[in-house]
Amino acid sequence: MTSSTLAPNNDTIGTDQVPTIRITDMTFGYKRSKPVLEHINLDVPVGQSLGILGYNGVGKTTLFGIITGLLCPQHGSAAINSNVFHSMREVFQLSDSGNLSPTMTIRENLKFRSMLYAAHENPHPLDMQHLNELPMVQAFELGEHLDKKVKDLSSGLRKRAGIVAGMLFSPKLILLDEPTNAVDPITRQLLVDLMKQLKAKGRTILTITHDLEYCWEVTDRIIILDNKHLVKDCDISDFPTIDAFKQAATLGRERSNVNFGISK
Ligand SMILES: Nc1ncnc2c1ncn2[C@@H]1O[C@H](COP(=O)(O)OP(=O)(O)OP(=O)(O)O)[C@@H](O)[C@H]1O
Repeated sequence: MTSSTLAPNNDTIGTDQVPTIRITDMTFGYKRSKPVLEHINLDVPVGQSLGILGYNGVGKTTLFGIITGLLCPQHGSAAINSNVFHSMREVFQLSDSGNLSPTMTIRENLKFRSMLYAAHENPHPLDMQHLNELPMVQAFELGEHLDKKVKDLSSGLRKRAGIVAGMLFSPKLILLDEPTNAVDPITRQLLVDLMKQLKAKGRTILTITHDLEYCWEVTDRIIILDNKHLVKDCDISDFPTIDAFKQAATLGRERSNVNFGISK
């Protein structure tokens, strides 16, 4: 975790605006000579739901890598506030793979995680005998799949399992990379409802997404990355309608009536 301690800067940030994440003048490239992101500045306050938008390949997943400390900025800094989140166990990141071991069953994955989250005062964070009865397992209808290997699950089920596995341990900072990708409409709605409830409970949620309806429903604020830079940073409440939001979110680059060269 790139968790250098962040002292809240009370000149600019009120006590209810403690940053959970602070990125300052950050530049990163996989090759030193070819930056993917340049001079990014971003503060995410406690309890905010932030949408991260931008075209394919612009560097959204890279930004998550920087935030979690997997990737190291070439210039500037990025840190999770260790005054707010005391351990990486309070952080949950959902990637496309669902963050589960593919060769283990869902049940084995949950058991393994439970061991990781065991603490002296709570040696058995999960009741492994009654997994079926857990509200999260029931809500995402995972009961009948618990003994299937993750590698044998469909991508949507894998995502459901990844969400449940992460959420069972009550993370405070939630990083989601395209959570509504490859899920059916019912699961999508479940996910939206879950995020709304977590937001209401004060969790900080960062979502990389191309799903503008999800943003409209779940996020308080969006940033847009474009051509290496953070080009837009606005509150969802700035937009009177979802159509106005969509227009802004696509940077006015809708493509309609395109000639694909299809012959009769
Ligand atoms: N491990 C890597 N090594 C080298 N280049 C990489 C690596 N990972 C990503 N890139 C490149 O960095 C750029 C940003 O990739 P990234 O995955 O962060 O984009 P993204 O905005 O998340 O894209 P998408 O919306 O398609 O998921 C792309 O040009 C990509 O090819």
